[in-house]
Amino acid sequence: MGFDRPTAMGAGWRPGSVPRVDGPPESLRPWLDEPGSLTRRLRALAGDAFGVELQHQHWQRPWPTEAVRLGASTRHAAWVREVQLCRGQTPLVAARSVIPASSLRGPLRRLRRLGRQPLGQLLFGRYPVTRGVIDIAPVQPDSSLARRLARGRATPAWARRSVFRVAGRPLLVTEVFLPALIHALATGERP
Ligand SMILES: C=C(O[C@@H]1C=C(C(=O)O)C=C[C@H]1O)C(=O)O
Repeated sequence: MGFDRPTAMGAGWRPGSVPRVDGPPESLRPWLDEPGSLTRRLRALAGDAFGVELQHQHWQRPWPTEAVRLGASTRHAAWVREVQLCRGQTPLVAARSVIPASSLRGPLRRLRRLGRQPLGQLLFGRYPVTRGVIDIAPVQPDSSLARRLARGRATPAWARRSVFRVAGRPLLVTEVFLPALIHALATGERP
């Protein structure tokens, strides 16, 4: 089963506190559980080689599980931003952020023009932001997430997602931790 089955939590999503029998690598766990900025962790690991590659940003209807998680409708398009967070030419994390049209106001009004600036700079900047439960799941090779973000690099990869609220306005951020990062951490690299 993939991420985008129309069920409340999707086949594989579980709150991060719920242990899985076939859980993620221990070295990845602190990254999956990171309550703060992932950009900051990646910058610490990659140094000056860190960069954001914008893959897509467009109006798109949310996937069913995204709409459920956001409390939004699949009938209304949301602003979708897909990026790769890289060390040099190597993608370490792929991210998909789904922002309902009604959230693109106030502090998030600049989000459509973010370009290669990391979203985290906006979310963990000067505005009050809250973050909901962080769901964690393995990336199923046949899922929309694997097709959109992991581009065949889905195995092995793990993902997390959570809803941020900036000035009360929600956006859903899903991050796929790609094999290059999993390998770097498994071989002892630390930020
Ligand atoms: C939410 C954050 O922003 C990161 C950067 C993103 C972007 O630039 O689109 C998306 C998800 C995150 O990996 C973060 O730094 O924690």
